[in-house]
Amino acid sequence: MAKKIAEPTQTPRERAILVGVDLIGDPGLLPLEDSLAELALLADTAEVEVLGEVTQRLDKPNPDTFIGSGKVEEIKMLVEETQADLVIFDTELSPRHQRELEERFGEQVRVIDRTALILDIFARHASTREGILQVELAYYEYRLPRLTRVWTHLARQTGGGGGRTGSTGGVGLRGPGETQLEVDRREIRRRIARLKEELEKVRAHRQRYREQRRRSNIPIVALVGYTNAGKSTLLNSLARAEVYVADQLFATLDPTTRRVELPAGHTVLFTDTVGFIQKLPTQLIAAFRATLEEITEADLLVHVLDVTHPNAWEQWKAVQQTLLDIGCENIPTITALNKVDRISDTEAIRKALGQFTSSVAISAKTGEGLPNLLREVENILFENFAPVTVYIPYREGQLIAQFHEFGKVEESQPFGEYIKIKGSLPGRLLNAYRPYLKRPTPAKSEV
Ligand SMILES: Nc1nc2c(ncn2[C@@H]2O[C@H](COP(=O)(O)OP(=O)(O)OP(=O)(O)O)[C@@H](O)[C@H]2O)c(=O)[nH]1
Ligand SMILES: [Mg+2]
Repeated sequence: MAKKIAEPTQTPRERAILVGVDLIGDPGLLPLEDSLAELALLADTAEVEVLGEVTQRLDKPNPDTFIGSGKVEEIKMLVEETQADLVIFDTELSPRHQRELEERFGEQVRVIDRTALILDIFARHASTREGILQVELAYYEYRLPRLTRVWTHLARQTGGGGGRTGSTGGVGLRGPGETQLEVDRREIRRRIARLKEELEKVRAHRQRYREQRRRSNIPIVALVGYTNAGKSTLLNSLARAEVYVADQLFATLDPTTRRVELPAGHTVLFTDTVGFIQKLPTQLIAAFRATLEEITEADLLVHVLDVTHPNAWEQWKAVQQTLLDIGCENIPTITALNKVDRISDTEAIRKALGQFTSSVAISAKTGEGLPNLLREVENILFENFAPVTVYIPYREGQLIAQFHEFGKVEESQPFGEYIKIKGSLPGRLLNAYRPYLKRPTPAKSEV
């Protein structure tokens, strides 16, 4: 089904047709229409005007064009009719599909997928050095397999003029395009390597900073959740911070950390960071490692969920899946059902709360429920003790002393080069001991 949904406006925004595909036997997390609606929001955030939508149900992708040839024609006609500049697929396209489709739609039309659109938004919203480096890395990783013989933008930047385009019909019969392609690829690989090096430095810096905070014994609470759930609004309310808030996808890219005082007087750090989305491109997860470590190394997660969203539960699932992917399954989590100021049905909220071991209903906007949230944070981090058995190397004297000071020790005995301590620890300290949960194999050298 193809439909034209808007007349082009006068402003020079790029104009796009969206394409959604339902692969039979491989249903996405969201129904096709909802996923397309989300794609339209992404387009809007990227300042792209949506002029039409096309959908198709497919048994399996066409090896050349992904969608069927009839559909290709249908889109081509719609593109001509609306004078669109872009065709945006909701599914990730292989480089080959992308190339074939561009050939069929004609020179003026660019074909991109959801990943490219998200990368574009990230590039717009990156403001710190770390953010910019990470977006650049994700971009080049995405570009590399997609380089074609076409004289690309990057090639123009780095090609350095005639000499490097190669000679026509030279030795080995390599065409000029092909030589240029190799130069481009090498150049991108070189940039990727350099970006990775620089990002390693950023990571090391963040790591040192976190260790400092850990030594000062201030636990870290990370706000996680689907994009637009209200994480930044919540940080602003809790800490009178001034993080940019917008009814936009991926408004936040770079982490912000603020100190917050809890009801019984303990202090914690809250970190607001990038949101998640369904079909989150893997390049982005990999490239954003430095930023995501703010989440994976937190002592507690507050999963902010927009309960008023029609796809709230799918969004919850997408976030849980991403948390699992980045290795957060062992971090205690409070689910904060947000935006309850918009809901009058208290029974529905009560039911929703019952689905989680630890949950609170809040409105980040009006402040309703925030004292409950802070009490729950304090409870988990400072009052609940979790049973653990750890094997700590003797050189980690500070960790051993800390266990005795703040934890409850039931049993403590030497274990090779380690000391085995069985007992319990308050939630805020669990993370520091996580590397020592596994029973080490005894060293042979001691014989
Ligand atoms: N009614 C209502 N709106 C809220 C509430 N919390 C946030 N919002 C709105 O939801 C939108 C998104 O809020 P943000 O705080 O930017 O969301 P975020 O989770 O930081 O989003 P990203 O940074 O894009 O991932 C904004 O328009 C907020 O005003 C709430 O409790 N009630
Ligand atoms: Mg935000």
